[in-house]
Amino acid sequence: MTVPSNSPDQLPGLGDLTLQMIVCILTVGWGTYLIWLGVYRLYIHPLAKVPGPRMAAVTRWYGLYYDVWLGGQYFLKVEELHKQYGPIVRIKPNEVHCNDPEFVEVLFTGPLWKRDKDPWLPRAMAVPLAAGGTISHDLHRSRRAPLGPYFSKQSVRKQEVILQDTLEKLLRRFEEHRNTGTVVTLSEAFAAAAADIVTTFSFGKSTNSVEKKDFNGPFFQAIDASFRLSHITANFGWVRAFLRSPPPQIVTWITPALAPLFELHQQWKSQIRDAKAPTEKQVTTIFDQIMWAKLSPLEKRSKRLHQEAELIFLAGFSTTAATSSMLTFELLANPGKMNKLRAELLQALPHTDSPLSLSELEKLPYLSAVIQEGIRLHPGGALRMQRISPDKPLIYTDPRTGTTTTFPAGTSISMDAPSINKNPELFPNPSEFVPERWLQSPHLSRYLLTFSKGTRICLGINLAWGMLYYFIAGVFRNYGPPTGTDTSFPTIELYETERKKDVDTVAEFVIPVAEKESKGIRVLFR
Ligand code: HEM
Repeated sequence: MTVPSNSPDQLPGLGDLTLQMIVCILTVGWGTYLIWLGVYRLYIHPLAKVPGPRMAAVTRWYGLYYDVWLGGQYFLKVEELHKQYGPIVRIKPNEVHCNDPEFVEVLFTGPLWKRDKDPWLPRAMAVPLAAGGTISHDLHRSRRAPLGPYFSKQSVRKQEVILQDTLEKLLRRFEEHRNTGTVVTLSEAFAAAAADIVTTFSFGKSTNSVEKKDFNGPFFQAIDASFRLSHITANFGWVRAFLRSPPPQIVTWITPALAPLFELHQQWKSQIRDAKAPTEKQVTTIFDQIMWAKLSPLEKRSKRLHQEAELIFLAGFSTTAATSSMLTFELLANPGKMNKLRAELLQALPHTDSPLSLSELEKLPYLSAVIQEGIRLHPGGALRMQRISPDKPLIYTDPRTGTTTTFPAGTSISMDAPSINKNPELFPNPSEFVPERWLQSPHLSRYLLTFSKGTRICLGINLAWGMLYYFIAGVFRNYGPPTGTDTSFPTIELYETERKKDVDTVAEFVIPVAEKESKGIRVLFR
């Protein structure tokens, strides 16, 4: 019996398909999926009605173009988009950016409301096991709990001698430069001092960067350069895996400046081993703190403790150095304000060689206002901070139109310090350095996003404030503006440093970055 030509038995099997046919079927299938995804994101997605460019709603490649291809430029584009679309803009298929300060307390809340983190930052910094890289609200709470008391205000006060010793060394180095007439790159000097303080405070051992000939400058430059990879590593996991794969010996052979980082890793390795052995200790570290906590053995594994240390180290010095050096620039660029600060410092603390104390410094109103204005104008972290309410929708009401938008649970909503801190309604002439605004309106600090807010507020905020008090008071108690004829006190002045080239942020790579040609904020002591 013959089989009819259209019988199912004669239909071609998969094995009969040619390569061209397979490629064609896959292309059509993939194309159809992409078209469906685009249509879904534009018209059906819960954020479909949130204003913003259609390309940003359809694909994350829109933002990627600005951040990866153009290099840390999406923050400028987002600023422009707000001018066009208003206080909320859909900047990625599942991310809405908000620049309304009244929303700060809704998004960055206390422990009563859950806030997950978007995977963006953990991927960018490659530390998903550290508290600061933890996505889930509950897991973050348990990881952060043992570290909170270690970084409390009382704990910083108890270890204030670390600040005193480091400042003394830093001022000694400034004197050496004064005697030789050599230029100091302030961002590197402050990075060295902050790194020494953070490592002594957290791991009981200093990197001794302040005492190194060049303030360990090449190391800090190499770390800053690694921040420039943050958008790439956040978006392409394989790059991160690739960069992490070579052994430290090969990495230091390619980039010798990174050697101190691997020395720190070795130190952490043995300290973690020590922390796991219950012996008498002279110095406690963050590792002991974690080992003593009621956490599961999985939470105490070495790899996690390593990442915790790495994040604390990386988060602690670039940020503090950026704010301290830019704040010093503002004072040097505004001699009237510098003199006012010096007058307050010299009246309260006339003996320039006596050690400083936080309890005294915090009582000085103008110094406190200067620092507050410094962290407003120059937040050391320029990143977009995403928060996700995993279980409840969040409601936003536009104050200008009264329009209400409901963001469903799971929406990633971001805000950032540079845009909130420069809100012109809260801070008139927002780009100007006006410490006096804090004397008149101290309550405005509730809007400042420099250290983030709520459950995920910067862990090192008390130490950061301590360092800023010490660095600024230490420098300006000892050095005044050049006066020409009066040689009764040593002076500090800017050296080939311009606001546009060396201070203004032109790119965001988690930290704020100045023009490529910049050699940093440089000063001469005389
Ligand atoms: C001026 C200096 C500093 C600034 C502007 C700053 C800023 C910030 C910001 C904005 C965040 C939140 C990031 C996010 O939400 O994704 C953060 C988190 C964090 N910071 Fe800082 N920081 C500074 C100094 C420090 C210091 C000195 C340390 C440690 C010694 C530190 C350790 C951390 C850690 C561990 C986190 C993660 C906290 C968590 O998620 O629970 N920071 N910081």
